[in-house]
Amino acid sequence: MLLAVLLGCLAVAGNVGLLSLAAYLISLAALHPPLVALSTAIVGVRFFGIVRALLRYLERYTAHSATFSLMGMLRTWVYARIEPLLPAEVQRNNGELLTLLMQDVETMRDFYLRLLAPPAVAGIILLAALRLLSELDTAFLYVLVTAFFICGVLCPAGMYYWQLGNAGQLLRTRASLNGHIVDGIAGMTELAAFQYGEKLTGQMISTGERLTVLQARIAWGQATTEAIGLFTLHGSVWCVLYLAVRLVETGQLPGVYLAVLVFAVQSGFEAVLPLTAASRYLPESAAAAKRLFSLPESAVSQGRAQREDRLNGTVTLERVEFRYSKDASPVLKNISFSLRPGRRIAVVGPSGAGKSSLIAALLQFGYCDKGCITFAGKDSTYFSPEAVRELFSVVPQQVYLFHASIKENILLAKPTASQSELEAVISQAALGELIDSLPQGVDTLVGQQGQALSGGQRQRIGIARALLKEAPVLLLDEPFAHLDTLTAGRVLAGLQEALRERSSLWITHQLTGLEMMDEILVVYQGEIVERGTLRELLAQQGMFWQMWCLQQDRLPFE
Ligand SMILES: Nc1ncnc2c1ncn2[C@@H]1O[C@H](COP(=O)(O)OP(=O)(O)OP(=O)(O)O)[C@@H](O)[C@H]1O
Repeated sequence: MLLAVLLGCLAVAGNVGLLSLAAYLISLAALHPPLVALSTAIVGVRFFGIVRALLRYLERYTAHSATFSLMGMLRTWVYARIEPLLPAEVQRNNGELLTLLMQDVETMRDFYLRLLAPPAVAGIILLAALRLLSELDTAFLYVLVTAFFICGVLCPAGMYYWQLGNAGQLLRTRASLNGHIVDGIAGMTELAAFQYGEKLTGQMISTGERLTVLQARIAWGQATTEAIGLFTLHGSVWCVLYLAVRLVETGQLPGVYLAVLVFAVQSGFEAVLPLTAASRYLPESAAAAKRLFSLPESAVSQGRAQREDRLNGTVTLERVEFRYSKDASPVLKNISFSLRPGRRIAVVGPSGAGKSSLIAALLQFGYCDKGCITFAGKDSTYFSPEAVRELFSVVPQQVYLFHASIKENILLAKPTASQSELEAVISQAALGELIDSLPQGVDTLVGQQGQALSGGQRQRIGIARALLKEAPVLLLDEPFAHLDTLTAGRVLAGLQEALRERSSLWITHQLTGLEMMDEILVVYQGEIVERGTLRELLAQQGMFWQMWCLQQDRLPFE
């Protein structure tokens, strides 16, 4: 950036040199001197003509290259900040995330390119101009300082305050429009089913109109301040001309320098005029920087560089309290249980009780302020989040499939898996029949987010993928939610075979197959309210028993 400032100053100096020498050459030529007297000026004009273009090119090249490498660093920083927070903080608003990653980072480009270097160049040129002109007459100083103050301070400040009121609104309106667009694409089925499309289109149009009004207001402010700047420039040129004529009349300045002075002053403004346009980006850049630099630092990313390759599947939670964001209230309280290799634990409880949050806590997608989670006896703070996540394989409630083939989606968990490993998990997830029925078999494309498949088929691909990962602990969130009883039975048999040596945590609403569990945890309002084997829980006749009776289609008082 420093080099860009230096080259910027040299480019402006080159411009001043070219125009001043050209003016000098024309004025001198008008006096019909011998050609030799013009030769130095002719060479000078040629020299500055070439050097000015070269310097401008080098200045642009250096400034852009410095900006793009700063942008690269900023993007990496933003991504590194967002990645460990997923999904707890960021998935709340995809549109906002899109704005953050695309628009806000792009806005910072203007900060680096237009707001860092140009004021430095303008300041240096002003000092140099004052130094030179003060030799001639102090009146020039008053004209120049006033003009530079109007063009370099008042106009940019006016533009800045005009923008200040609008920039925040502009970013928020853009973010909201992006949110509507993401909703429109991701929620296409619901839009069609509930005829909500028209309402969403209306919202998009009104947001778009608000955006246009804001942009027009910003353009008006820019045009006005730029017009004032140009008016000041030409006014000061006239003043300099007037003062220079008086110097020529009194013999203090040779006549050939009259035009030189005027052109030198005019070209010197090249450094100041862009400041007004640049200040337009200041509030927007400040708002973008505020959003970017206020990205919360992940609690799990601090001070955990350790990895351990041979972590076994023993996971212990002791009086854990978990929340999704720092300022939110805890969704899990006082949670304690231990998951040893080969052990199966089921988690049941009403909707919203905090069952899935247990998975989020284990994967460190939030903040565990109280209690501790240990892996193989060592506190979780000892490990990097990546090392912890390597320990687990997950079948989430909503399996996400990439727009690729079935095979590629399964191999995501282990790209180096052999054909026999692939076939084994396909069979354990009861996918064989489906794949055989497809003309392109495992190479069939699943469509955007797996749209070309049914919910149950997507879920079984998710199960196959999770089984392929050689992780000692498997976390299953409603693995049978989309499956019919027959298919669920086949998948359960496959899972039992695959999970002989691994530990597993099963979140489920269906209270069937619980006899194969070593322990059942009943979660209610973020706490474990009952625990034990199926037999023990039924004997307690508590909340689990009530749920059990309801699912058996019997009322508890029958
Ligand atoms: N990503 C998130 N960010 C913030 N809060 C969340 C997030 N996910 C869940 N919650 C909140 O945590 C609480 C527990 O939700 P959780 O998904 O763990 O319940 P659950 O028992 O799995 O429910 P269900 O059986 O309906 O899936 C809810 O109040 C929910 O609003």
